[in-house]
Amino acid sequence: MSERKPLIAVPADTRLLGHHWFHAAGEKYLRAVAEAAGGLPLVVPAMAEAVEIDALLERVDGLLFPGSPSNVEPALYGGPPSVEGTLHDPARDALSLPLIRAALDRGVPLFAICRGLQEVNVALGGTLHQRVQEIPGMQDHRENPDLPVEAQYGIAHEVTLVPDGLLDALIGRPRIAVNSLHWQGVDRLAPGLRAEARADDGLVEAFTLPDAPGFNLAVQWHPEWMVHDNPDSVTLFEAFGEACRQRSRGD
Ligand SMILES: N[C@@H](CCC(=O)NCCCC(=O)O)C(=O)O
Repeated sequence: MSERKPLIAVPADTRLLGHHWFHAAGEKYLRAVAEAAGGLPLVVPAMAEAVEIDALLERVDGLLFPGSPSNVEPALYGGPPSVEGTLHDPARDALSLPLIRAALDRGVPLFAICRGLQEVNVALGGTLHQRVQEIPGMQDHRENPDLPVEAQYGIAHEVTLVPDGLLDALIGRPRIAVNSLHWQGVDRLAPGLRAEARADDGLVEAFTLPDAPGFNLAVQWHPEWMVHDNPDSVTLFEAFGEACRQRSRGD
């Protein structure tokens, strides 16, 4: 009998379409979960009042926190209010932050990407820069919205992996090239998190919570984009998928 695919939850963004709210997750994340991690993706609505976290974590084998154009609400990390016009998603914040804390506590495998990384840092007590590109000495980590989408998600800069960390063990090279599509970034890293990669301007580009009982990794770049074309991205999704399979088997 073939092995059951691990069930991997992907928390949704909320979007107002016409008069109604929709709960949606980007297809590139769901495809990477299905095709590179080997999981069965399950989009979870951003309805904190309806999603019972304990019941969800009993049923799923892993969680992928995806990127999003929206920003984490700064009040959640004691930051100044966002500039007018900033896109927020309070419903996603309300589900994701407690879900991240519970998943890490229980050892449910977790992979977080871009906004997902920012959520993990905030969920554990860290803070964010709201506009990295305006900080003297920092690079511009944003995409150019005037370029075709393939160029926006193309390689933008390199990051240096922290020796002897999880990423270093998975990738086995000191530097890798990544894409970059974000305004925000880690300011103060939350207690317990260990930086796993940094950009040349010092920005934390990946981290893990080493004392958590299960696989967990957060990256600021987008390994889900054309995942099969980048061996490093495949490596990350396969490692996450294997951790989810082990949980599904009860190893
Ligand atoms: N809004 C935050 C997070 C950036 C992010 O997650 N971008 C993803 C864009 C859409 C996608 O590819 O899913 C920031 O600007 O830092």
